[in-house]
Amino acid sequence: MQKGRGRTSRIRRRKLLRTSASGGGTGRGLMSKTSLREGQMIISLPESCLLTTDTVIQSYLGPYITKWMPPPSPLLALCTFLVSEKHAGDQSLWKPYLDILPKSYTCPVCLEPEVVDVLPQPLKAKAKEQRARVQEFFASSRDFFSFLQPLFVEAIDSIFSYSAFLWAWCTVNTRAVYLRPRWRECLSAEPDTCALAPYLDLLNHSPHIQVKAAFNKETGCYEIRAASRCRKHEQVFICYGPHDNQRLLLEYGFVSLHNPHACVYVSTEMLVKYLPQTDKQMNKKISILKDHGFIENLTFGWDGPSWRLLTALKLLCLETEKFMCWKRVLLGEVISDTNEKTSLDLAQKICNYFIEETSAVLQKVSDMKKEKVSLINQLILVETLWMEELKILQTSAEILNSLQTPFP
Ligand SMILES: C[S@@+](CC[C@H](N)C(=O)[O-])C[C@H]1O[C@@H](n2cnc3c(N)ncnc32)[C@H](O)[C@@H]1O
Repeated sequence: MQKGRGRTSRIRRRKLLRTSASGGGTGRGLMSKTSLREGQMIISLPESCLLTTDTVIQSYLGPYITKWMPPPSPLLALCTFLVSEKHAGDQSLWKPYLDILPKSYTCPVCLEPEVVDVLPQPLKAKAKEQRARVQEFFASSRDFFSFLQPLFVEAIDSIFSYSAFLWAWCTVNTRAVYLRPRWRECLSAEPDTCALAPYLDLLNHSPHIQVKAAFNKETGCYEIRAASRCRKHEQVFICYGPHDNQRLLLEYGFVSLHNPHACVYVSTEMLVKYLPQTDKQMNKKISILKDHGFIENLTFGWDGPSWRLLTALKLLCLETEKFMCWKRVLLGEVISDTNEKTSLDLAQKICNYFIEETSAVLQKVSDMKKEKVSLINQLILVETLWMEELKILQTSAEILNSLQTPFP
């Protein structure tokens, strides 16, 4: 899709993509009307069609933003513009775009607290953090909203309500594309990297796809090129990043089935849950793990326990007389058959514990679905996440079984 070269090329371009409502649970997406070659342009959106902080500063909000001290953040400028334009309804130049934006979102900040409570632990903590951050962001922006009152006939609180603000925040968070950082004197120093890209933001995520997406300074367009072939009448996907499912749910409000990056996180408490309390070197072992960055991002994945998880377990299982070998453990060396066997046994125990815990939560979610029908969509989302985690754990348990075979 090169830039305009007459009517024929414009018609051809118009034919390339079509909005489609997908049955695959991805919401609306874009379908290719022709087959796409590797490297072919999928979308090229001129800068003038992007909604950036420049759009906001050049609008009726500009003088208010320039006068407000301390300067509003780029994110506040974008959210304010979205709320204000949505309120303008038919009067808004952005109405065609605003009309196709989702009416509600499923990021954890929008989930009911009882649904957040049944999220996996690491995600639950991040979801609560996200909610607190957005609430604080809203509370600290209210004086700025009041300052905008002269622009509106209605009371400012009725326009810039928490629900309107939350909608705008989720719109930016789930749909913005990345632009290289720009600096504006009238905005705070936080990185100004978000742009809303109408229609381009209808592209759904697939972890299996690679695309080239970036702003092209030479053409002045935000461009997306296919990195692999796409057949005619298939949905065109892009990849939002190599994110695991907890991150996809946190940032975008969905879970990807068969996601190769999906994993189950193992906390420090779980690491030590089955270890003998009598090990006098335990505290020392844990500080070694902390000092060498082996206490976080320990996971089970589709390939079984990660190398980092197994290494951490090997160090924790190190026999007293072999303690001085700890550096070799972190380098991946085999210290003894006993150490190999006890660490695999421990991994299996942790995995089995997770399988039981996951099955119990799935039962609880299934009961909640019957009792709280109004929360059904939120609960299905959480259930999908747990079901994917269960599949990963079951696969890991099988892999661990086969790894344990050489050690009877
Ligand atoms: C940039 S928008 C894509 C267009 C969106 N489907 C729509 O109807 O407007 C990103 C949102 O699409 C949805 N989405 C994207 N990829 C998905 C996928 N693989 N599975 C489920 N939902 C997906 C999520 O709600 C996400 O927050």
